[in-house]
Amino acid sequence: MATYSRLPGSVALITLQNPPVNALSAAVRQGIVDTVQRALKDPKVTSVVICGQNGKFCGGADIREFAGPMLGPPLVPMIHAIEAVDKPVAAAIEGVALGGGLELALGCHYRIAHSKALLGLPEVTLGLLPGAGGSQRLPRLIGLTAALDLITTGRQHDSSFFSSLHLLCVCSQSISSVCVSGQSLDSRRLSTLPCPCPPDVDSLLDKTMVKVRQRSRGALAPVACVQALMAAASLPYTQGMEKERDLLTTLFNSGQARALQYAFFSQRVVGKWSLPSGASWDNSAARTISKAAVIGLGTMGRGIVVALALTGISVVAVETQEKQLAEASQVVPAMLQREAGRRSLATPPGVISFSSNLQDVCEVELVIEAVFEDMSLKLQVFRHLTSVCRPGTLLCSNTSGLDIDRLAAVTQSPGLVVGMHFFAPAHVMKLLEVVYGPRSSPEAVATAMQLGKRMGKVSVAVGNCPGFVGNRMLKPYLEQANFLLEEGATPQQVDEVLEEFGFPMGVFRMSDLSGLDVGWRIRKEAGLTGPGVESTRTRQGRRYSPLPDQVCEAGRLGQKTGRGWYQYDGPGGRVARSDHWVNIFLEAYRAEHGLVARSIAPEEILERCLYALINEGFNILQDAMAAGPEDIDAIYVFGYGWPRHHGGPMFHAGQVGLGRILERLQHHHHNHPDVPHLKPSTLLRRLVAVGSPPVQKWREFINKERVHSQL
Ligand SMILES: CCC/C=C/C(=O)SCCNC(=O)CCNC(=O)[C@H](O)C(C)(C)COP(=O)([O-])OP(=O)([O-])OC[C@H]1O[C@@H](n2cnc3c(N)ncnc32)[C@H](O)[C@@H]1OP(=O)([O-])[O-]
Repeated sequence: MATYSRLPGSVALITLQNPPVNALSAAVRQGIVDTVQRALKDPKVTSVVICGQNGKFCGGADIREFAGPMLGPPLVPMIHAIEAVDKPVAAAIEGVALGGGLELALGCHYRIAHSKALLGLPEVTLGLLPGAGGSQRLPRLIGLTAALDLITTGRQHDSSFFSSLHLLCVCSQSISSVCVSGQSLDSRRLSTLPCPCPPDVDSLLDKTMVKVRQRSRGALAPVACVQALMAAASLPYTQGMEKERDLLTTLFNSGQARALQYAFFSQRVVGKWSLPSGASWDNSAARTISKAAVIGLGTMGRGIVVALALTGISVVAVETQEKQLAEASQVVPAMLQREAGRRSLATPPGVISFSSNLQDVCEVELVIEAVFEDMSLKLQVFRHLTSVCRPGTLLCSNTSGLDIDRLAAVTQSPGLVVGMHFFAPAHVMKLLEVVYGPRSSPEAVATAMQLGKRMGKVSVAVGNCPGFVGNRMLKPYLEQANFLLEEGATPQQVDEVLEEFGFPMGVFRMSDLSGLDVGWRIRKEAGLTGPGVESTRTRQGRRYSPLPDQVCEAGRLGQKTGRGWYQYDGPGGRVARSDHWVNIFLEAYRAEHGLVARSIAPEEILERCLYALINEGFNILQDAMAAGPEDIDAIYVFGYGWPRHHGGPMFHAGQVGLGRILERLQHHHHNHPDVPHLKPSTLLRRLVAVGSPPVQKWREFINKERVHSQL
């Protein structure tokens, strides 16, 4: 709702009230319409100020309402009516003015903001465009070039940035005094102004269109944003608004908008974690960490040190190999400085001290082990840590899939052991899997989750199983990609299909980037390959493709060696080019194994890679290794490049239709009975049997099924 009060004198104050961010719900819109009317009717009122309760102007349209029928006064005419009134109206912005909130402010005649306020039009990130007049008013105020950048990226800035663009009349530490009466409003109505455009406007629009298409890979909203701004540049306001409305309607009805809005909420749902034990975010206290240590300064360890230091935590960085230590003590401070500069940090970075002595971690509150991915080495480190650290120190491992419980078992306080699985580069990537073992205490999980949040990560609590959630699902995906090569596809064909779907990189390009030896080593440890293992296509009772092992055996480890599934300009090269060697190699491999290459349709490539991955997601939910589909989807969006406009693998399954996913998995499993990952999961079957409820209902369904032992 919105409240009305008269300040001493002649100013009416309208306050938006809808905690926590004063989103423009139907009740708030109705409140604004009513209170503006009241101010207009009151002869003693000469000017109006709109502000938001609790130091937040407005977080935009109420995203929760998008799923239902439109109720209450619509936003566009409401804002238009405010702009048209003949008493001056000012928006007094504290906290945030985002999306519809900023569009409301653009309909006011004056905008003043607190210097710390954050403003922007992030609709594009929700699959929409600023469809409450924002796409037409903003460029008229700040010019087409700046508006294109803001609207197509959804970037948010503080008020000093917007002051420099003349969006704000005043930007100060205090917004208590607003004096706006007595001036002509003609030039303050943005809809009446021309849109300032650069001389090469067509070329600007064309270049921006090319850029957003490249950047957004199949996402509709950025393209629609450019189209709306083209209209602002070339059409009168009323026609521009018609274009804005048509584009918005198309976006609203697209699956992409639903997927992006789901992704917005899933990012928040995962913060409200819960464990099968009943411990959860609201009943478990976290410790605040100010001193931490990182053991092992390879690529991951260095990134973790920087991520911790960026939050103001003092870090002891330990590496026992002198050469590696010397290199890290040069590289890490430079990384920190660069990243701190890029983020214009408010908190000064924490102090980093380098050491080759594990003993030096004795004073810290939390340790993150990031040594080589080898269980015996990690066990040795944990045994050592538990003897040198103060009692009560949290011991975390950055393992990407090893058993947390085995690590916990060699310590004096298994309850204080959790996994903190970062993604490379650890100071940049948003995802953190917080892995709880059967003995991890709620306090340890809460602390790791909160620490992740402080580092700006999306932290997701996951259970302790091989590969945890992300890598466990990646396995069947990679496996299918290899099988497709055996059957006749090329790495480029598979990658193109996945990139067309929206992944920034197909599976083979991604493997070349990460290094093919990582998986090779894991397969060797699992006894799947290596000396003494017979070179057959069935291993440990299931179909196995030795293709990636053979590529590694040929010395092709990916980008770092300049050759992998593709060829590069040299070791460390970035541009992947197809390699004739790979085609010859694949032909020889097929001939050796009596395989006849067939032409494989893009649909089959997509289905087999994605549905195998999704199927494993259902198994993970069934095994209670993730609390809900949102957790899996957040992991894939923030850690594995899953296109956000497809919501995440589990959301995508719902959009495709669970019945269809089941039917296709059955079909592919029938054709490949020796591939257990294609066997539809029990949970998927159960969901289809009860009529394929929407993804938001799965959590409840799974819990009920578990109670009745159906899973
Ligand atoms: C019609 C076409 C034109 C207009 C389109 C638009 O305006 S589109 C909109 C354009 N606007 C945007 O895209 C802005 C989206 N919002 C944000 O970016 C951030 O929430 C923030 C920066 C406003 C506050 O960050 P923070 O870290 O302080 O807090 P937090 O993020 O944890 O959120 C707290 C709670 O508020 C909830 N909630 C938040 N916003 C909305 C909303 N608009 N609606 C509903 N709910 C919303 C959020 O779900 C959470 O709920 P929970 O989990 O407690 O039940």
